[in-house]
Amino acid sequence: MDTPHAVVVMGVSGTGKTTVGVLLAEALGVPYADGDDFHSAHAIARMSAGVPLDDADREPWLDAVGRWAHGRSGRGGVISCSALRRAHRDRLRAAAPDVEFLHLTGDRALIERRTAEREGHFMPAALLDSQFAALEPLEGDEAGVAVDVSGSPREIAERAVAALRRPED
Ligand SMILES: Nc1ncnc2c1ncn2[C@@H]1O[C@H](COP(=O)(O)OP(=O)(O)OP(=O)(O)O)[C@@H](O)[C@H]1O
Ligand SMILES: O=C(O)[C@H](O)[C@@H](O)[C@H](O)[C@H](O)CO
Repeated sequence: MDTPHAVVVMGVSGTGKTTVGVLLAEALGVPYADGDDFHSAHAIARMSAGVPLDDADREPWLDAVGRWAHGRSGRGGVISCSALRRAHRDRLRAAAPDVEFLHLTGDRALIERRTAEREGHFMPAALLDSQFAALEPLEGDEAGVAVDVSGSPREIAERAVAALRRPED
């Protein structure tokens, strides 16, 4: 198996973590989990009301995501989780040291457009400013790759598979 560990699809709201994550899991032949399903009702209510999460809100959520990732160690899995800050990713790595990150990056206007056009999701487009303000891209010592979100979801998933399966350096 190419990725016998959890892959966390990270990025700001609206980058396509869920959309691409599902396709990536299919391509890798591993289970998918949506990190949003691990939020408390309180956290969902805050975001729905247009209140950005703070790290106290995020800690129990990150711990739940980390437990899922730990459970996929040696077997593989894909989970969507914004993991905006280095500290968030360090918390996930503490739970699942072999975790790898796929950062979906892209033009802000494109992400804003996609978020604005989305229907039926709790996350308001108005929170995008706070998402970009919190975002800290992957650093050189972090296991992971960044893929641009231009193109179709399937094209992005294919690029992600290629990037994750890169030949050993
Ligand atoms: N490559 C793409 N091309 C066109 N539309 C896309 C693409 N990727 C995602 N979308 C659309 O953009 C919106 C946001 O996608 P999605 O919900 O997967 O993002 P997300 O990062 O999981 O968001 P959140 O973090 O808020 O849950 C959805 O309406 C989705 O259908
Ligand atoms: O602040 C954050 O870390 C993010 O907003 C996450 O909490 C959300 O899960 C997601 O991005 C919206 O669905």
